[in-house]
Amino acid sequence: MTLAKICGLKTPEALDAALGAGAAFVGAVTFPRSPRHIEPLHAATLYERARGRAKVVSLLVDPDDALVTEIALILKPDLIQLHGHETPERVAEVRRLSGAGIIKALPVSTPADLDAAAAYAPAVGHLMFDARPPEGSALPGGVGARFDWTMLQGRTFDRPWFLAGGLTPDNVGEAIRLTGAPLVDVSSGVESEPGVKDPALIAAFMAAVDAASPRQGRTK
Ligand SMILES: O=C(O)c1ccccc1N[C@@H]1O[C@H](COP(=O)(O)O)[C@@H](O)[C@H]1O
Repeated sequence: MTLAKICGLKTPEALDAALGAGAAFVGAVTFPRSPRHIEPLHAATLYERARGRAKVVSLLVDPDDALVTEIALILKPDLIQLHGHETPERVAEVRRLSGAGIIKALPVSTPADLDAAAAYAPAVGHLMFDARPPEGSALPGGVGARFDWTMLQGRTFDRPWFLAGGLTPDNVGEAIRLTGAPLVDVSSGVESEPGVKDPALIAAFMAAVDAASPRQGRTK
């Protein structure tokens, strides 16, 4: 069964929609250039409602030690998603500093990009394959870009991995069937405008994930 992460949740309504629809992971983006940016203290208050219902993920981009420490102390995330240029050594440092599990997002535009996973696997609990953003993009992710999912066919990795990038309620079923992704992640694909989550799109996305990946032992 494929599990889903809904990322960039910054209002009670959006977070409740994700939790109510069965998201296994919910993500707080702390990156000022993002339309989904949320400050650590605000995230800590908002995500209290997620405790025990879903894994709380803090998305950071090339964070320094001060931000990692602030996030660890204030938000106390289950996982930190590193979505920048972090090296395997830096990833290991962030894991030690925060005590959180790590999701390392890797940009993909060619099959060779998938080979980078081997260097990161020892330092992380999860990998993430996200479309490399277009040249000159203001954001390293969250722009609705997708990559050729067939690159993942037949590939295996030493860690559980998320498929991300350009997923929507309309295409996530195809993405799961094509790749066998154990985990999927969406940000812009469930929004009515940048940074504004649409509860109906969140519900539709989760329903599509569920339909494409029957639960073990479910009769229908
Ligand atoms: O969502 C953001 O604003 C964001 C900012 C900086 C780095 C990553 C970001 N989002 C992550 O990018 C992928 C793909 O997003 P999308 O579904 O294509 O919009 C996903 O993992 C988001 O969590």
